[in-house]
Amino acid sequence: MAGLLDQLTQPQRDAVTHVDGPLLILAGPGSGKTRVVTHRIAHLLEQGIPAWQIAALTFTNKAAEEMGHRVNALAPGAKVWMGTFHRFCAQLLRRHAALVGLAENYSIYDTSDSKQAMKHAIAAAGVSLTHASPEKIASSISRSKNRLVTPEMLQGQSLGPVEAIAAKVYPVYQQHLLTANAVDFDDLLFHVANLLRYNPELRSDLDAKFRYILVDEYQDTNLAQYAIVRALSIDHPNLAVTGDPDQSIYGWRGADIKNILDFEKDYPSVTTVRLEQNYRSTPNILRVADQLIRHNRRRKQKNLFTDNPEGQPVVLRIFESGFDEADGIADDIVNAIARGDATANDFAIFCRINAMTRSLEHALRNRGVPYQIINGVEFYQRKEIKDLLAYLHLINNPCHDVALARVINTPTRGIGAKSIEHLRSFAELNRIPMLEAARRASEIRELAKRSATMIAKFVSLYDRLATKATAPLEEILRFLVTESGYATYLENSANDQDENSPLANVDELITAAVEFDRRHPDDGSLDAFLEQVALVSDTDAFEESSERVTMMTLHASKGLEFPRVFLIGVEDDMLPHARSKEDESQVEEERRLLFVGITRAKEFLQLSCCKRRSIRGDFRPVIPSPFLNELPLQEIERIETKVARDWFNEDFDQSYPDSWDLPEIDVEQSTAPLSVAIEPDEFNQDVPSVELTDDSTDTGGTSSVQEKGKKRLISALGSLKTASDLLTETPTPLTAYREGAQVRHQQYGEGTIVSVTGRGPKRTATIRFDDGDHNFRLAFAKLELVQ
Ligand SMILES: Nc1ncnc2c1ncn2[C@@H]1O[C@H](COP(=O)(O)OP(=O)(O)OP(=O)(O)O)[C@@H](O)[C@H]1O
Ligand SMILES: [Mg+2]
Repeated sequence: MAGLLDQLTQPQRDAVTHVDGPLLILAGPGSGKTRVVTHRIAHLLEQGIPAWQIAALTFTNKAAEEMGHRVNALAPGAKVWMGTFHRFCAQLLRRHAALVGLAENYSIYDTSDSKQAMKHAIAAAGVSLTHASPEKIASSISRSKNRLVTPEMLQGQSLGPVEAIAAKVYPVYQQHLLTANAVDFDDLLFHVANLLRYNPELRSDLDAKFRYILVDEYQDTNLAQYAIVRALSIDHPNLAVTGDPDQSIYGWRGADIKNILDFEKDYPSVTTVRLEQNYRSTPNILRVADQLIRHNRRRKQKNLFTDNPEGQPVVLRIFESGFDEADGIADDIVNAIARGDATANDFAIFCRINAMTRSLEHALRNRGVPYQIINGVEFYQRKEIKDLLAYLHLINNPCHDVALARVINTPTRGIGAKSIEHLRSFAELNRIPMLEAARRASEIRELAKRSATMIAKFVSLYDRLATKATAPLEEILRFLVTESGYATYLENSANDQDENSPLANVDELITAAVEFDRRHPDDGSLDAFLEQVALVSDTDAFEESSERVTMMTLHASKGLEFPRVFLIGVEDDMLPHARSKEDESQVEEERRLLFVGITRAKEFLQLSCCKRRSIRGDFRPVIPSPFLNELPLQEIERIETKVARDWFNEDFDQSYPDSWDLPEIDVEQSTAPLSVAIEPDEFNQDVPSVELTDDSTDTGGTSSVQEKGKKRLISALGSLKTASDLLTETPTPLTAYREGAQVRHQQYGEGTIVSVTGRGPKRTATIRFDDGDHNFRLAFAKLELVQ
């Protein structure tokens, strides 16, 4: 026992040795909250509490895994339940699916599956999209679920315009999910919270089973998560939560800091422990963090001290451009490694959005520095992987309509989009899954005979695949790849030596399957594999021991620590993000996000911003983040050229513009190739965004271009092309269309511009063709200049 408590301070020890009754550990970053959780688990085990009575809930798989290692080191072999909220709920729901109208083999829709389902639900509900985009409807429904609001509860309520539309779609969307025997991410929490709410016996059984519940990062719980842990801690209120309100960064996903602030009210008998000593960072780093967070009005001041040595000052580096920033950081890393001061895995680079890592990747690659980007979801978004997973989903759950629609004609089998729509209508009419409709294809009068035959062939392929449903995963996958004709498609790309080739990706998936079979020799099932894939999160691909520089978003960095941290792009509109600025509480959340980033650093921290940055292909001036002005600049070491210094000082004096829109691409002036950032920005789903879907390669994604920018971008390009075209295409600048210029139009043939008026998207040309004059908005017209 002594060993366990040896390396703890007195307050940490108090928290660790607290056994029964509610416990709240409220403390700042790096003060050992997570350490207390792991030691407390070990202590509970030492007290003779059976492992199966303990559940530890985290927000990322990475955190759970990390916790697993630490507990295993303290108490080898203990089978304590550790995992994310979503995984916890997925498993509970598996056992009690029938209570919410699902079957045990239900599927978890990923974000893109949910989007598809939402699209059909919106169409089926027949609502107008004039006042609400699909994204807005989806996030309104998501908010409802996170607040445990059912479709029925919305009936008869007075709602805002978007909410009123969402309220019509919500029941249709839920019905779709139910018919497909599927849930979306929000449903995992929503269904379990409701299960517990409406089934008192089950609730008390589970309360008794999970007698000791621990939640790390409690400040990020939303109402549904709160309701779940609350329901499991009524008869046995042995709930221990740790949190730091200053690190709450998931407000946009419905997290509510109130949950932590109200904990003492919910559990009046609570023991509250405050930890004030930071073990992670140098005093220099802590002072910068503290100064920044003091600017949030809605918070309680905490004191944090450290006995760590002073270390070197925090650096603020101002670069001329984003490319200089990438080169500068990569050089610093290379030099430090060459001097023997550090190894690659000491370094982390954080950014606000994923797209920002590109120039850094390039710079590191050029210098031969190994790196990893923490964005585990990406692999599973690749076309071939999504295709094969969709087959697996359908094998596991024949009601999975989104999967069926994806694979029925992949690879091509002569079943066109129209035929698929006929199947869908028939399925909707008869309230049956689409696969069932496919079995009855001969009854669908609208289907051409040939299509019906092709569909029947697909059904028999499906039945062959389904015979493998209980085989080891590797076997299912290999059988699937050959039987479905996918192998041929892959052979066509076999010459491709690229490590991202479809073939290499499929190999990687098979490797994952082999690994899964190996790890789950007894309980391995298709179900469990698909669940694991669906719940894969950002930080999963992270390997701590590897000798690599880590790049990740600020959100993904939560809970982690690194000796040396570079935080890039501390610029206005980026951090705080342009979309957060309308609302002071969102600006405070952005400030907390920066606070989280700063407090990951142990010894060295560099914040950087630059004068100009290439944003979506346009090289334009940017402004330093107003947050920089809130730091103790007098004790920060500034590294900058003179030009950069003048610019930096000047921009601080200048008042910020009224409109916080992202700077738009000036289509008229810009001669640079227009490009579109096509990474999904998974952190702000609420926001208008451009969606580019390239059907042939499925490299589509969602960019963070704002609505206005989007219109101009699209108009500049005339029409949406494939994503790869968009990345390379150089549109003719509108200014090239001058009076007297010869142009060609698809319909009217060749003509001459006789006059041009207006600016930007309104720029209009009158063109004289053989059959007379026609007016065109240049941005929209499909014109070509004739040289
Ligand atoms: N009493 C202690 N003695 C030595 N090291 C400690 C002690 N307490 C914590 N640490 C170390 O300090 C670092 C920060 O601890 P931990 O990650 O548990 O903090 P945290 O409060 O969870 O931080 P965050 O809020 O960022 O999640 C870890 O490396 C941990 O091992
Ligand atoms: Mg922690």
